[in-house]
Amino acid sequence: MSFLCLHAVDFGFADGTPLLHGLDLELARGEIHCIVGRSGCGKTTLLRLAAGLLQPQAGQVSVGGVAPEQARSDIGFVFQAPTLLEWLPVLDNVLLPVSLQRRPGARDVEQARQLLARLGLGDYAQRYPRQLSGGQQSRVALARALVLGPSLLLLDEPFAALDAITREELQADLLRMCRSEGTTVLFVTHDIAEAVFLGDRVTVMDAGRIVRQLPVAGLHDRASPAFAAAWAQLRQAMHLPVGEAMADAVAECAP
Ligand SMILES: Nc1ncnc2c1ncn2[C@@H]1O[C@H](COP(=O)(O)OP(=O)(O)OP(=O)(O)O)[C@@H](O)[C@H]1O
Repeated sequence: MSFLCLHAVDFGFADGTPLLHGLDLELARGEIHCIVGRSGCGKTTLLRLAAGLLQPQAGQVSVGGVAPEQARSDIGFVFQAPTLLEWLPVLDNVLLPVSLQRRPGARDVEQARQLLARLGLGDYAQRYPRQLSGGQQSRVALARALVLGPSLLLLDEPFAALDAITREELQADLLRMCRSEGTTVLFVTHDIAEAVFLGDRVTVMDAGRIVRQLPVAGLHDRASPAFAAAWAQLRQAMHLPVGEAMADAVAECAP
């Protein structure tokens, strides 16, 4: 059975303009699923529906068989900007989701420290956000989203503001941590290579609809022909140029 399920979802904002139309999306438990699409096509809105922050006008959304509002404590969210609280040290920022529910105990602190250590920030627990680089702040935001051990992690272009090297490091960190915990991930990005690297499947959206889904599991070698072919197929689905030689190669291999 699917873990995250959006079935026949219609959604439009209060101004009346319809945005999502009959959208169906299913993620198996433990699947890492990436969404790509042009600016304004509805990716963030889809994430907010999956989180229960917006309600569909028609259709159903469920997380582990219940409405997302009922699963809220089992859902982690990472936004494009790290949104850390400047006046709290790193450790307290990571513990924030716990503090909003109850007073953090020794086990919570240990869990937060372990997450920071796994993300290479073991020595930064008592620093303040302004004393960290952009990449380090993004790692803190990721640790914060993982501190309650969520079953579902929703990420909205979390690494978009980072340089290419830091972004690749964080992609590898995310993949390792979510695989080891069996976390189900819905990841929105503009970066097609990021989607191919991270995803088991990639969905392409256009104007509120799903126009293509591509299985990309196991494509982690960015220099491999299979990676390039998946990248090119996704670019084509987004009506972006891929170069003649690549277009010919894709036409030969594509089902
Ligand atoms: N609160 C709102 N009220 C009205 N319209 C909105 C609201 N939020 C978003 N929209 C509109 O809905 C459309 C989809 O927005 P959404 O943020 O889901 O797009 P997106 O695909 O995530 O874009 P981007 O890649 O630029 O982040 C856009 O046209 C946007 O202007």
